[in-house]
Amino acid sequence: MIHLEGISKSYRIAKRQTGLRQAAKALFYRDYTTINALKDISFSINQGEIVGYIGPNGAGKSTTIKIMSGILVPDTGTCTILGYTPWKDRTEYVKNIGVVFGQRSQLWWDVPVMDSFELLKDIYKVPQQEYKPTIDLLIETLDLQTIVHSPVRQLSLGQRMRCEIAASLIHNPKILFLDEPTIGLDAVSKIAVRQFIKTINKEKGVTVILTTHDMNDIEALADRVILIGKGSLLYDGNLEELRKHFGTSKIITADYAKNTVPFQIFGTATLSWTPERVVLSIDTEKVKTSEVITQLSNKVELLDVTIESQPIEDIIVQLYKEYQI
Ligand SMILES: Nc1ncnc2c1ncn2[C@@H]1O[C@H](COP(=O)(O)OP(=O)(O)OP(=O)(O)O)[C@@H](O)[C@H]1O
Repeated sequence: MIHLEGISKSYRIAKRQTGLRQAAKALFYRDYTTINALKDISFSINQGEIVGYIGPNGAGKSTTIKIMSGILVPDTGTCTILGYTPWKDRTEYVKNIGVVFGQRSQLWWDVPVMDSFELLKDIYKVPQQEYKPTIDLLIETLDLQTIVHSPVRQLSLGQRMRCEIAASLIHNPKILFLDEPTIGLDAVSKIAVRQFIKTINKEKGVTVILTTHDMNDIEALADRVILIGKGSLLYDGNLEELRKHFGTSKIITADYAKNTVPFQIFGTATLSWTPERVVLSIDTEKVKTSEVITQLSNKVELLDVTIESQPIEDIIVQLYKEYQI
């Protein structure tokens, strides 16, 4: 459905020097630097997938989304989505995609949200009989009843984001590109947005490509992650594999009858300790979790034990360090 092969993109930007003399010089002579935002990126995405596209700031995520949505033209490489080349067949292609840039609005600032929806309906030439059930469903599931008659400028960020997502789906696209859809949202709105993305993926088969810095988004939504850093693709695979390969530690919390003597257990690092509770990080390459529990029970009278996998957030930070990005 989505196929990128050898995509590279660089930006040429004018160097700006400080000082009057340098500014005067710049009138006649400009010095440029090239930023290689994407280097030889290739991947394919099948229909119905939810893919988390992740990487640190400046990695090239937005640039990729812009190329895939036809806003930017790459320097080299091919990108075929639903049989289209996004930047060449833009008019026909955009009928099939929805795009949400968390930082930017596609809604008209001063008009009521509902009027923006109507305008988008006309732009995308959505027949009234198709528009009505779609918009009713979007208003209901995204809980927009009380806000669609307000202008966008009066909405909170969370309210606007829900409207943005609705706006991107008015024409029933097959693919949805979401660039930081939960940025700045409170916990309740984040969960609502995630739930909605899951629903449209399951019930309507919409393919979702999502960039985010929030690893909870990834855990809640994506089976597959594509990791990029400094413009290069570093990892493409399923979240469980990522955990298996890179997440070599587990977190164990043990409650025990009062014990005032701190203790050490081989292959673990103590994250916190009190006379009644210890939290250990276990290096599972050095010692088995069961072995740690046995050792614990030899040292203290155990009351309760919980074991958690290493948070995905930590694994990602570890990967960033490993790849030096
Ligand atoms: N219009 C532009 N002109 C010049 N350089 C740009 C432009 N857009 C992006 N860049 C540069 O290209 C690189 C990749 O930027 P991009 O916005 O794709 O990263 P990102 O992964 O989306 O980052 P973030 O997580 O911070 O949003 C960065 O070094 C950025 O400064």
